[in-house]
Amino acid sequence: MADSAQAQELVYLVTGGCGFLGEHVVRMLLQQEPRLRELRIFDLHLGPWLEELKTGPVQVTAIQGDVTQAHEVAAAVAGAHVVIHTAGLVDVFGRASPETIHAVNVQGTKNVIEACVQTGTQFLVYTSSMEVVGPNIKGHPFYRGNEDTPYEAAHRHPYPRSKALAEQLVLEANGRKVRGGQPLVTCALRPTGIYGEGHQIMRDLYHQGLRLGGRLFRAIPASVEHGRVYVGNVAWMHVLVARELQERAALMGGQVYFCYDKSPYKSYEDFNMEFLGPCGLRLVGTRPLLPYWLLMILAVLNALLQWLLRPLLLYAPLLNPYTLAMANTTFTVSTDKAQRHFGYEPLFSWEESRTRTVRWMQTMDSSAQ
Ligand SMILES: NC(=O)C1=CN([C@@H]2O[C@H](COP(=O)(O)OP(=O)(O)OC[C@H]3O[C@@H](n4cnc5c(N)ncnc54)[C@H](O)[C@@H]3O)[C@@H](O)[C@H]2O)C=CC1
Ligand SMILES: CC(C)[C@@H](O)CC[C@@H](C)[C@H]1CC[C@H]2[C@@H]3[C@H](O)CC4=CC(=O)CC[C@]4(C)[C@H]3CC[C@]12C
Repeated sequence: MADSAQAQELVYLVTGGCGFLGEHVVRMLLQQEPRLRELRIFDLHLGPWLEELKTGPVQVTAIQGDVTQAHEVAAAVAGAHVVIHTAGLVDVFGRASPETIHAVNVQGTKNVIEACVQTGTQFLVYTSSMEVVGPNIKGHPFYRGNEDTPYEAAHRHPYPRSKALAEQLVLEANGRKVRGGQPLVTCALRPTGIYGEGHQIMRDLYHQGLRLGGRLFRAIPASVEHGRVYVGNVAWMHVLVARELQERAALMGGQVYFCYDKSPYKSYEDFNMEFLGPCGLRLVGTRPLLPYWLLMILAVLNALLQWLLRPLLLYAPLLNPYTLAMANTTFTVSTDKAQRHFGYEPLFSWEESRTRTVRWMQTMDSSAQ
């Protein structure tokens, strides 16, 4: 817990606070924000771990609610100084309908913005995504790009479309007068692929490897680089932005910031092996074992099977046309905008990020035995 002579007078709200990123943001706030008086955690699904947080000096208020319900959002936001909006449907596997993704990610964000305006909350940090930019439907690479790099952000998939619409709403809301007459100050963070303790895809890949006798089979060329960022550093950037937004509104209001760290640029599969390897898995093949066109046929068959089986069960494998195209397109960022605007430096080095993630994987490994 943070300990400081600073007065504890601020109320923060974290939407999606029980998610993979949200939990890390909640814990980071309790460790790094000394001015916290109350921390509200708003989520559709509250985690049992929240109970352990209620013994500290900060009042932790768990609120079970749905961002698509405006009245529930307004009740949670009322009285908060800062809202960190991470809640969202992160679905590129066809689990939810496009309508549901839009309702949660776009309408939910609208509800958060309107709640800030109606109740007088002045500061809103939105968890956007690299996907707002790309990779685009044409598979154009984005190599060491920054927030100003020209790129044709063209999306068909419901998830990136919803993130792009929501981010636009947040940025456009910057400067709106909130109740009491003060201006709303907003900004959006665009993390690249987040990894770390609690990453569900890493869990799925680990269990898939166990089922295949400790092997995973390369599907993506090692030359394709995908930006990845440690969840602890994403959480840290959220805490820092929320603090500095209050001091540097003129500079930071209405801005977007890529969120990344010193994690190495590698293919999605090679990067995952940094954590799966120490857990006994190995990646078979120095190059894809199947040609791209055959992988795409398999991906389309997966999508067809998902559609056929939907009335009976949810079939949502990692391989589908969208994920294959994503994984096959280089997307890496390199920027100092966050450092220049609010002094962001990763809190965790690559070595620490790797060690913490491996340690988590190995605890999962022991429980899987
Ligand atoms: N996982 C990643 O690699 C990246 C994620 N992001 C963004 O970060 C945010 C968090 O993502 P993750 O932690 O990975 O996802 P997650 O699925 O682990 O967490 C999302 C949280 O939002 C909650 N939620 C979903 N629908 C809700 C609703 N209608 N009302 C209230 N709460 C609701 C869920 O219960 C969950 O706790 C999302 O906005 C996502 O778009 C951005 C870049 C990369
Ligand atoms: C089956 C193989 C082709 C395998 O390599 C597929 C990997 C695939 C599941 C991932 C490749 C790229 C990932 C996405 C990327 O990290 C950007 C993201 C940003 C977000 O906001 C949410 C998650 C994701 C879409 C992420 C999802 C998993 C991948 C598509």
